[in-house]
Amino acid sequence: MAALTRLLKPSSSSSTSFLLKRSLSTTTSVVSEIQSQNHLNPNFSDSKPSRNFQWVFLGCPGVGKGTFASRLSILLGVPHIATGDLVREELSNSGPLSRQLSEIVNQGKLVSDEIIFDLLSTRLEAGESKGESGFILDGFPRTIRQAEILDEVTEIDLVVNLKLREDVLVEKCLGRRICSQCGKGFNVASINAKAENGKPGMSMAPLLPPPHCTSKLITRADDTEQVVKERLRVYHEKSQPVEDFYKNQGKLMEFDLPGGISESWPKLLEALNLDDYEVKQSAVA
Ligand SMILES: Nc1ncnc2c1ncn2[C@@H]1O[C@H](COP(=O)(O)OP(=O)(O)O)[C@@H](O)[C@H]1O
Repeated sequence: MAALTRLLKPSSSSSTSFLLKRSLSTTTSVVSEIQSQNHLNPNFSDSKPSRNFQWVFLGCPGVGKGTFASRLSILLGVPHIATGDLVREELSNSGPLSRQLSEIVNQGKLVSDEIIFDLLSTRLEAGESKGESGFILDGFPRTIRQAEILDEVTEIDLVVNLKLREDVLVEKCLGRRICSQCGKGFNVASINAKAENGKPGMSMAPLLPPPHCTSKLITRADDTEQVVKERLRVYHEKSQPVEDFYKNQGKLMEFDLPGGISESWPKLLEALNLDDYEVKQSAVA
């Protein structure tokens, strides 16, 4: 990976910024059309934006960023790009980088900004060559520096911050399973959290796999209680400031998940003013 070596040696924000800028070159020159694309304008689906949605999903480990971002990406026709998935893809290759990454990830720490920018740039370049435009970023930016560099190179329209009780987050992470064959994610946890200290009670049904996936389920090595707790600590320390970064820009939409997917999905669409959009999409499908 020549680009990675280049980045790791003279580690500077300008080189990472350059790399990402190149990947995002098609979108940077375009004037933002926030009002015509996001929740500020419920009729955006009738207008013709000159570029596609550029959204970010924030939230603690286990909150469901991947689930909701991937559903929205299908609805909006933009790629869902999860830096955690990019890291795991890299982990599945053998080699020194993979060994270095697995040590970091399995301790619940963050991978260096340089490695993340390199993985993300490579993914964006590959998408661009296939004609992709727009994105829903999931798990990125996770540090203020990542947010600042992203800001230098492109315009983010909307940042959705998903929120859930911390005890439920841990239970959800411990219940996560992935089918080693098809790659789909499931959750075997059946959550019934009682109301306490002003927090409302919450139930979530498990998301069970179909029979052909059942025997192929694996658990992420970083989904152990100890590592999940460390990831939560790291989130509060390094990633929570990113929420304020976007709040100050007036781009943050907070969304408290009311329950499992079936309960939360329609409410999220409503909060995004996309409920009507889903009806229109299914009518033409
Ligand atoms: N933007 C990022 N910056 C640094 N490290 C990242 C980033 N995205 C993913 N990672 C690494 O990949 C791991 C898994 O990420 P992810 O699947 O997003 O986990 P989570 O379930 O904690 O949100 C993280 O714990 C971290 O080590």
